[in-house]
Amino acid sequence: METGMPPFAEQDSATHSAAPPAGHSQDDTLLVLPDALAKVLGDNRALPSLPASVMQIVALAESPDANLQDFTAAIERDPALTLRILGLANSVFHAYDTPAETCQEAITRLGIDATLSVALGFGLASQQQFRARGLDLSYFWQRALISALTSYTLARQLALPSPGRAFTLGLLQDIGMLALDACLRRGYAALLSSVDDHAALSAAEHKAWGCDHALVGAWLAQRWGLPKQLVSGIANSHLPLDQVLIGQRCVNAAGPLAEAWLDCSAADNHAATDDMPLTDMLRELVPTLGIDEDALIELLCGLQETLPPTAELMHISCPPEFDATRTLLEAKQQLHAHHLKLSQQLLNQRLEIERLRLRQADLTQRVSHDPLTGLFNRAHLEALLEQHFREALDQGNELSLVFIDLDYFKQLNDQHGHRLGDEVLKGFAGLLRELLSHDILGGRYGGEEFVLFLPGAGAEAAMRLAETLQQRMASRTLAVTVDHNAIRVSASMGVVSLVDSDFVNAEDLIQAADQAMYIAKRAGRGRIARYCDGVEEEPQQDSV
Ligand SMILES: Nc1nc2c(ncn2[C@@H]2O[C@H](COP(=O)(O)OP(=O)(O)OP(=O)(O)O)[C@@H](O)[C@H]2O)c(=O)[nH]1
Repeated sequence: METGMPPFAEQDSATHSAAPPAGHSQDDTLLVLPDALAKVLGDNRALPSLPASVMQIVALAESPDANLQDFTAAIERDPALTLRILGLANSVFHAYDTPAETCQEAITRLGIDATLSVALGFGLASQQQFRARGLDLSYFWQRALISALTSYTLARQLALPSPGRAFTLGLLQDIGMLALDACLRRGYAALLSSVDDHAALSAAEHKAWGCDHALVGAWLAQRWGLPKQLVSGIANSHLPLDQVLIGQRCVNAAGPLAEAWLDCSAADNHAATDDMPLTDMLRELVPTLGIDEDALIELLCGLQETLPPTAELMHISCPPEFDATRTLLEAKQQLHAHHLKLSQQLLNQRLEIERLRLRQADLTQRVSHDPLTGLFNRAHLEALLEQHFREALDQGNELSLVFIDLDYFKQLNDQHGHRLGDEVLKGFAGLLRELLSHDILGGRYGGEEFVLFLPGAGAEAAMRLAETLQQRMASRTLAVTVDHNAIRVSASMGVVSLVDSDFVNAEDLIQAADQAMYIAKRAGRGRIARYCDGVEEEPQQDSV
């Protein structure tokens, strides 16, 4: 029966066979401590050690020649460990029909990797040899156990291949703290009392000795001869989640989760608090681990059941009970509230971006367009014309231009008012817009003056365009007076082509067209005149 709990239930023979051969040197991955620490830790006799029986099991786990009988013999030499292994194999986590009666049966059920986990955990946690200086050993092992269970459960949830190893790494990831505490004594005690949490501890260790307890733990694990995967797993156990692979991520997430769990337990038992350390952890883990919020909370709720029996098996005092289900539900509610806030912020940001986009579009429009008519303004027209002027010169293309000036506009304003004058300008702009295309560009030059230009086309095309415009003006009402009189206006136009003279720039071209336009004015208005080679042509007489 699957209980969801057992770090010891898998038959992870792959891990065993993948272990390096006995005596295999791990020199290629030899971990080196910073000088200051190496001097103090070196061969310090105070360093934590493993019981001989556990050392033998570790050695067997590293040996490709070891068989089940070898493991059984090694474990049976330690009656307390044998009892633990039998107890575990027959616990609620391994609901077989018949109980395991021999050590060999128990190991077969647990698997080698899980047996090693039990041996290491039991061997370390149950030892009384560690005389802590500044460490709260009870808290240390509680954290380690919760971390081991969480790491294991996460690995199971993600269907990773070695949840047993995740358990062992969760348990051993802070083993370096034991070494530092034993060897540095007061120095480490002072450092421990100066920090508030685990992350701050790692940072302080780095500052003081050039590395944190994760590296010290890995160094220690290497001295004990633990499998290479365990050594590197411990070394990497404090790296940020986004810097490690998913298997390691379960381990690295488990430590802070265990700390948050114990914080909640302490808060629940000592003082009411609104502080919810688990909420922050969940918020970080949900996207990083790829486990959805509900599954993660359910998984953590399961800890409530698995923690007490596992603590008993490992001889670790159980953390004070607290209403974890309620705490996790509150954390979930806080998380939802946080999501809502984030969604609102996101919405506000989108609205703000849209507002800025519209404002930007509006500013861009204002920079290049005339506000009354919506046509290109003078500055933009000049820039555009200059660009086409250069291109036409460079590529030997034609370019022609029509300068348009509405006739008697002052008179119109004086007679009907400035507002009607504006209406006429807008009406004329509408008429002009009908003529604009990819090949015909134009806009308002200023006041009652407008410009059209034709890239790639000569004076004949420009003349035809001016005539079309003139015809349409003759038949189009541009505005209506208050007493319903239709207003039509005429315009005087000057036409120029790039080939008409040696023009130096676009401004020259406009001036030439302007001059031609004045010829048309002087000839009686409502006419079109061409500028030709500096010689002003006689205006046509047939204009409207
Ligand atoms: N309503 C209105 N009038 C404008 C605007 N811009 C310029 N004007 C007027 O246009 C008139 C141009 O007058 P003039 O330069 O004397 O030219 P005109 O009266 O058209 O005479 P000719 O060009 O010689 O036919 C002025 O009275 C300006 O005030 C505008 O945006 N709206």
